[in-house]
Amino acid sequence: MKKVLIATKNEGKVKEFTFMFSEMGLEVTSLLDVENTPDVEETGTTFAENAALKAEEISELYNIPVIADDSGLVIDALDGRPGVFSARYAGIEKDDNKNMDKVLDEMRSVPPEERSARFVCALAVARPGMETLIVEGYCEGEIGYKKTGSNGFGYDPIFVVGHTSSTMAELTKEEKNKISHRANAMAKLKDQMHLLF
Ligand SMILES: O=c1nc[nH]c2c1ncn2[C@H]1C[C@H](O)[C@@H](COP(=O)(O)OP(=O)(O)OP(=O)(O)O)O1
Ligand SMILES: [Mg+2]
Repeated sequence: MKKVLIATKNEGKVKEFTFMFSEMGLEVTSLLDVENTPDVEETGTTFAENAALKAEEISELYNIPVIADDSGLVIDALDGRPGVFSARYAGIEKDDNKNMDKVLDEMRSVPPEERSARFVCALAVARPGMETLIVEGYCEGEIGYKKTGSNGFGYDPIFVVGHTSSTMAELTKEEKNKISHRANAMAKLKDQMHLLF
């Protein structure tokens, strides 16, 4: 089976990519399978910039085509925070529970009609000596008042999916991978997979 390297150390992302790529007959490997890979510094101010940084640095290091994912939660009432700081919102230890508690705390007095938010996913395809391709996908919703559900990862338990009363963490992986920001970004890459081989 053909293999795709995803330049991520996030287990939740790896599970979702493994599921989505398997439907295309492709196998996924990630930086979790490779020892001693450096942590790429996410110094960009946009998801697209950070995705490109991660993809290009790892593609140059191994001299092969690579996909990277930079994603996060954008909350209107918080002027777009946590945004590109989603992973490290409550500290460098990247603790999902602490990150969610911080958001819930900041959103405590925000009324229901002002709790709109979206997940954003930028995917970058970097190839040695070639220009990087970047696509973006979105998923609209609202911030809940407590953590509900145990599927998925990251901020899923506090993200109520648009036009439903379920959090992302209450969806099955099949359901999430139909509507998520990551699935929407992947759909835009679907006709470009040949670039990886
Ligand atoms: O589907 C999702 N459901 C819930 N939360 C999500 C999702 N997708 C991203 N997120 C959150 C997790 C993390 O707080 C941040 C990603 O940060 P981001 O830097 O892209 O990933 P990361 O540091 O965990 O791994 P890596 O950079 O190695 O890919 O957004
Ligand atoms: Mg990261």
